[in-house]
Formats: sequence, C-alpha cells, structure tokens
Amino acid sequence: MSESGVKLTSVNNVNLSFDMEPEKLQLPQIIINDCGLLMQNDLKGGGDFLGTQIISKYEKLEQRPVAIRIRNVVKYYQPGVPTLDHLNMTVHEGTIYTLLGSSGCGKTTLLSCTIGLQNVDSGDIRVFGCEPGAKESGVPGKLVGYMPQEISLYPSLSIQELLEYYGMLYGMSDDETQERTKFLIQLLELPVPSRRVGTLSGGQKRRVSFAVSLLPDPPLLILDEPTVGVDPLLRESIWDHLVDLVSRKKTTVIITTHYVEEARKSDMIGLMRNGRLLVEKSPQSLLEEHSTALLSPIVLKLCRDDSCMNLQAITNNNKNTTLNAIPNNLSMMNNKINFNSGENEVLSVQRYTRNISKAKQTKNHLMAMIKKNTMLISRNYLFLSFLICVPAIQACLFCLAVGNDPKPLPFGVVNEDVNITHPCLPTGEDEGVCLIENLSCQYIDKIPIDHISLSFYPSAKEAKESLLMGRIWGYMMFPQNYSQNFFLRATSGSQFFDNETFAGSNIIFEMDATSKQITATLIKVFGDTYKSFSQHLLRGCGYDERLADVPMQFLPPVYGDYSAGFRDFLAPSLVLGILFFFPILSSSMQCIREKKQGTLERTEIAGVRTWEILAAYSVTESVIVLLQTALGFLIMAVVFQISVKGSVALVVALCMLIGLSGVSVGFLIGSFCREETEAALLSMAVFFPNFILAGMFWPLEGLPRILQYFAYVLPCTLASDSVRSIVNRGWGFTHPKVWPGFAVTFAWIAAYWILTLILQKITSVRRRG
Ligand SMILES: Nc1ncnc2c1ncn2[C@@H]1O[C@H](COP(=O)(O)OP(=O)(O)OP(=O)(O)O)[C@@H](O)[C@H]1O
Repeated sequence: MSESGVKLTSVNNVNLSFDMEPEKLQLPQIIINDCGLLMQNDLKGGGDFLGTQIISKYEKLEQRPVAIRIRNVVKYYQPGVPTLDHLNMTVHEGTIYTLLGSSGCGKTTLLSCTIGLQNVDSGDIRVFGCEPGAKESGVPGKLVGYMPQEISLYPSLSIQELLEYYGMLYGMSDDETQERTKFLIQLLELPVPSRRVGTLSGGQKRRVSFAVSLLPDPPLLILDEPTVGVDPLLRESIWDHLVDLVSRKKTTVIITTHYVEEARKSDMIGLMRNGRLLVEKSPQSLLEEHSTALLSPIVLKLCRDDSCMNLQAITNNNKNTTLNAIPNNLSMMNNKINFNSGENEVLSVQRYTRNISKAKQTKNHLMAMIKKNTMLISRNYLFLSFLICVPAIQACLFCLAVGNDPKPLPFGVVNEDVNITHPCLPTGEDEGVCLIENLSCQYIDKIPIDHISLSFYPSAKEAKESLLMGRIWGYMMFPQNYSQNFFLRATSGSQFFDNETFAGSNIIFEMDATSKQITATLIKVFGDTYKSFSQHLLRGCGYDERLADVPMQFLPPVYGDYSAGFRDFLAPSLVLGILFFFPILSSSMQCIREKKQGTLERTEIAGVRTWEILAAYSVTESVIVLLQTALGFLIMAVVFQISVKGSVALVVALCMLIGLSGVSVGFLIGSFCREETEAALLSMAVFFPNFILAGMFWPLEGLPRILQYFAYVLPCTLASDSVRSIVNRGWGFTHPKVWPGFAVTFAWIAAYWILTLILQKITSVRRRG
C-alpha cells in the first residue's frame, strides 16, 4: 500500500493500482486487471469491518497463547511431489483460523497431520504443546472435535443414537449428552432425533456430522468444509455459533471452506497453494491491504501472483540454476513475516486434561462400541437371522449329504449256476432245511435289496458291456456248477480239493472302482451277505454256524460304535469349522465397511484404541457365536441324533473360542484389505487350507507325514481333535487330548491380536510417515 492510497502492483503483467486515498474508496468499484481479475470495492458495508476496533483485535490476537504451531512441515504422498511444502502456520488460542485454497492444495492433509491421523516427513507440529498422536496428547482424543470432509456416520443409527454413541465415547454423562443434543438439534436445525442418518439428505447428514464434532465441546475444533451443502441462513448461524464459541469458551477453530467470503468472520486466514501457505493474515488486514471489501478477488490475485512469480522464477532459474533451487516465493516471504510468534506462551495440554482414569475411559469406549455394534447388527433382522441360522443350516446340509451309505447301487448278476430261463425263485427262509442246490440263489436272496439293485444278465459279456457303459457299478458271476463246487469245498474239511473245484466255488466280481466310498460299500455288503449266507447254510445242514466267522473277536468299543458312520466323525468338527469361517467373513466385512464409510477413523479420532475396537467387536460377535453354536448342536442332537457324551459347557466354550479366533482373523484381514471382495477371497484362502488340513474332514493320519507336522500348528487342528474327544468320547478339560485345543486356540487369538495391532501400527506409521 502506498502512502497516497492503495497501490497494488504485482509481477508478470498483473498490474493493479488504486490511485486514491482509502477514505475515497467508499463507492463500489470494479477493476479488471491484466489477469482478468474482477475486483469489487464495496466499502459501504465493510467500513466498520476495517475499523480500528478490528485491527486492535488482531493485535491482541498475536499476543494470545499459541494453540497450534506448525513449523517447516513437509509431507510427501509421492516421491518428488510434496503435498505439504515447508509449511508454517500458527493458530492462537480462541481464534477461528480459516484455511483457504484450491482443491488438492493440501488442506485436508494438513488437518489430518494436525490431529495426528497422518505423520509428516519432516518438520514439527505441536497441538497444545504436544506432538499429535503422542501419549497423553489428547489429540486424537477428547481434546479435538473433528469433522471430516466425508459424511463418516453410521447410516442405520438415528441422530439421537449417534450422538449418544459419541457422547459415551467422549465420556460425557447421559444428562450432558441429552442437553448438548437438544442444543445442537436446535442450532443446526436437525430433523427429529429419531430419524435414521441413512434417510437424511446430503446437507442434513453434513449437519449431523458437524453436530458430532461439536458434541463434546472440545477446546479444539477442526472442521473440513462444514458448510458444504448448507443453505446460506444456516451457514450464517453455524459461523455465529463458532464466533460465539471462540469468544465465550476460547475454543480454537481451524476450518476449511471453498466459500471464500465466509472467512471474513474468522480471525485469521491462511491461504494455501501447492502445499505452501501463501499468506497468513487476518481478513481485515487483507481487505485493508488490498482495499477491497471482498476476499475472493484477493485470493484470486494472490494465487495468480504466486503463479506468475513461480513462472518468472522458473524462467530465471532456467538460465543459471536447477529447479530445486527455486525459492518459495510468496510463501517464503510471508512465512518470514508472520511466523515470529516463537515467544508466545504455548498452551499446555494439562490445562484441558480432565482427570478421568484410563480404566473408566476404556469402559466408556467399550460400552459405547458394544452398544453401537449391537444396534447395527440388530437393525438388520434378516441378516442377523441368516447369520445365526447359517451354521445350523450348513451343518444340516452336511449331515444330510455327507456320511450316509450310498444306495441303492445298480449291480449286475450273471448266474451260470442255474438255468437262466428259470432264474432264482425266492428261496424263503427254509430254516432247518439243508438245501445244497441253487446255492447261488440262496446267496442272491441274502443281498439287501435296499442297498443293491440287481439286474440279471445272460452272459458275462453283456454284463461287462453294461459296466463299461456305466449303467452298473459291477457284476458278479456264479460259475457253472457253483453249488456243487461250493458244497465240495465247504465239506472237504482237511482234505485237498482240486483247482477246478476251488475256482468253481468262487463268485467272480468285476467292478468300476473309481469311487472309493462305493467300492468299499459294495465289498462290505457282499462280504456281509456271504457271512449270512454261510451261516444259514451251516445251520440248515446241522453244522455250527460260528464256522462262518473270521477267527477274530472284537470286544464292544470303549468309545463310539462300530456301526457309526462318517457323519459321527465329521459333525462336531464341521460345526467348529463353520463357526470359525463365518466370523472371519462377517468381521472382515464390518472392518472394511467401517473403514470405507470413515467411521473407524472417526472413532479413532475420538481417542479409541485399536485393541478396544477389537475387544468390543469380540463381545458382540461372541453373542452371535453362542447362538450359532446352540442352534447348530441342537439341530444335530435332535435331527441327526448325534449326542454330546461330554460336557456341553466345554463344547460351547471351545466353539466360542473358535468363533473369537475367527473374529480376530477377520480383523487381521480387514486391517490390510481395502475392498470387500479382497477380504472375502482372503477369508476363503485362510479358511479352506485350515478346514482341509486340520483333520476336520479326514483323519490327520491320512495326511503325508510332513503335512501332519504342519497341520498341528494350524489354528483349528487341535481344537477339532478336542471337540471330537468331548462329543464322542466324553473326555473332560484336563485330558491331554482336550486342553491343548483350548490352549492353542487361545494362543492363536493372542497372535492374531498382536499381528493386528502391529499391522495397525505399521499402517498408521506409514499413513503418518
Ligand atoms: N492418501 C493419499 N495418497 C496419495 N495422495 C493423496 C492422498 N491423500 C491426498 N492425496 C493427494 O494430495 C493432494 C492434497 O490432497 P488434500 O485432500 O489434502 O487436498 P485439499 O486441499 O483438502 O482438497 P479439497 O479442497 O478438494 O478437499 C491431492 O493431490 C491428493 O490427490
């Protein structure tokens, strides 16, 4: 400004000059400069604004204690392209600091670094004298209210529930929360508090988001574009409220906006461009310096000046220097001028720290999140019932489909022992009668027709053709004179009999053995049939039927039943496997949903730690796992008659532990996946090797030796062994086959938690670094 008036001159063809005294600048003037800048000087309404009263306020402002001090901060997302470029900024206590700047200039990044969500590559940030993110800094935490640019709210909660949730997180009493809610609803003209956030308009959602940041009445408010989508009247009242907060409570506010003129109500304006602060001045001094009543032309001019200076610098430097040596132009100049507030008192965080014990804080956080999780889950009735019933449905389907004897199996018969035109007639029981003719018919008669469906063929050639065509699983052939040969063989005692008799007394089988289960079933059925046929023959002919027995005696089993099927082996571990899988999926999805909708970050900004989030989710998921376990075992007991021989409580405890293990894996997956599909694929990739190798489907002894060692370290192997031991053998916790299942699952949960916390730490350091 020249002594004679306002004279703005800039470089590179931007020539602005007002050759008149300031007091003459009373009438609106429009000046179009060389850069096409439109400037309006309307000091009619702005006269008071530029008065001495305001200037003296600014002078006072600089003497106030410093709430936020940012020095020489550099931050890169991409190497070589600084998002924050040696940025300096000072925010005094009880002031509104407006950050202006074009889209992408780094405002949000600067705010994130200020509240400790991101770290900087170099430089120093102090908030109330502490490094943000440091222990006891209170930032992120209860000292800061942050309104992110995105909505970041739970759509299925009502406004009331949402404010109650954040109230609890911030350790507010119920009365306090109610009072603040009432006030904020009135101030921000929010809809009725029972309205769900998901049903609100974009502008209403933003106001709710604003209300959340104002709720705890923190000493520091960081608001990223709070007035976007808000009508002018409401915008006015929001600003009035901020001004009131600042003057009454000495709240410090940093706000970003694209509505430049809003910034008039702030105490300080910081104009950012390309990661640098071009100017840090009060709106009044800016208006006065540029002799205009509007801020937008000043912002435009400063940006253009900066562009022009950069261009000039590049041109000059092209001649004799490298690009790196280009000075920071306006920002450097401004930084030198404005950042001399080193002597100011720096606010101490102790001033704001309320004496609240760590335990009480953790309790508040846990209670709030458990309540919120319960509300979110219970809101979606359909999904909840699906979640609870799915393991039981899966177990039912498995029990129905797996482990039953395959039947009836089509099988061929070629009987050369009898006249084919007169195949076997039913022999009946003929108990006590020694029938030694048509023995083949007696054998066929003993075959259980519900298991084997017989088809008769005139010759082996035709039966084989049918077998090759896949119409039958095999055929049996009784050779000619089978009855005589068999009788001779059976009655020869210790005498030798010729090879012809031996061969002629065998039933010949030829089969398709591609299915192990079917082949095993057929061999067992035909073996059992032979035994009952022999016993019948021996009995009828006056011999001891025990001669038909294999000379081995099997005592009754100590555990289980010789007739038990595959289902009895599979069912307990199957339920365990399903209870492991579903929590992996649901918790990884929830984690990603919270990340994507920004609510996880918002919860962290409220000072909640990762382990608390994990613990709260574990509690709500445990209730679901409990219901899933109860329903799964109830259906298995009632429908499939699988009884639990041991302690039901022990089975439930192990199932819950496995469910928690699933929740923890889910969180681990959710921590490093960005999309739901990635998480779903990874969940399956984690689950299936576990399911297959953990001896859930097939005995571990069936695995190659080297895989067996590997299988023992998997999370579900010993647990599955344990659950089988409890259900089928009735063993107690102290049995060496039972407690390791609990111990290993517990150890795995601890390992998942540690890994998740480490991962969170790394990602947050990377996010910050
Ligand atoms: N996580 C990230 N990874 C990589 N680049 C990022 C990331 N976040 C922001 N950026 C980039 O950093 C620059 C500054 O972004 P930032 O969000 O801070 O700008 P802004 O001034 O807040 O913009 P707007 O006014 O549009 O919100 C942009 O170029 C943006 O693309």
